Amino acid sequence: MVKNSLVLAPSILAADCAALGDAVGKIKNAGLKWVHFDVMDAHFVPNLSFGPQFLKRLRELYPDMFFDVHLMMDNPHLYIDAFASAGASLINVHLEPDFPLAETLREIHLKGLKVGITIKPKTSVFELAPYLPFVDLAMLMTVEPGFGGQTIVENAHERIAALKKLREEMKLNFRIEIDGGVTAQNVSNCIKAGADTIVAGTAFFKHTDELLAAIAAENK
Ligand SMILES: O=C(CO)[C@H](O)[C@H](O)COP(=O)(O)O
Ligand SMILES: [Fe+2]
Repeated sequence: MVKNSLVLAPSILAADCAALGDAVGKIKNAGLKWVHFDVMDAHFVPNLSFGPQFLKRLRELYPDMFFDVHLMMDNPHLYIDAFASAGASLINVHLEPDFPLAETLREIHLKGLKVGITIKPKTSVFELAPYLPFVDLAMLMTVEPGFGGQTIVENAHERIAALKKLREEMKLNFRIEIDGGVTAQNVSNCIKAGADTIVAGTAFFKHTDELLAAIAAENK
């Protein structure tokens, strides 16, 4: 079994929204490559964020960064083309809404992008199983999606460990990403449980040094 390298993907949802380009610059200057880009539609989640035109401009400014696009939308399949053309590196869709999920995963791959699948904190990890052979990454939301700056759910470690066990049993190598409420204080235990791809918004933009030090300590 290949061990995935540890990746930190800062979420620019927590950055100054009038200076998103500078936020990606800060991520790059920290020696990181992944940028987590949260898209909210005010239906699947009770909030609105950025559309493809934001991604397009950031991609122009930062051609070498890896844009991890998290679609919190009821109809993500209608926007794959738009986010792929705008410069997504990976598109991550939720399992919960009613849309052609398997076809959408296939479409994302056919466009030459990495593909991710995501579940909310109350969705069983085992519901992911039929789709896992077809994804590069599976993401566990560790807060209810919709807002940054929340506290991580209590059963995050159990859910990460369950997904890691499923990955072993299925003999797959997809990345295990976690999203929401990650801090310098709780990140080590999440990594020990099996997370290899860490989204952090508030912690990265407000407590940069502490978060980077905590991750570096786990990356030895
Ligand atoms: O998808 C998200 C919210 O729905 C964000 O990626 C997530 O909340 C990251 O922000 P923070 O690290 O501040 O919790
Ligand atoms: Fe996210």
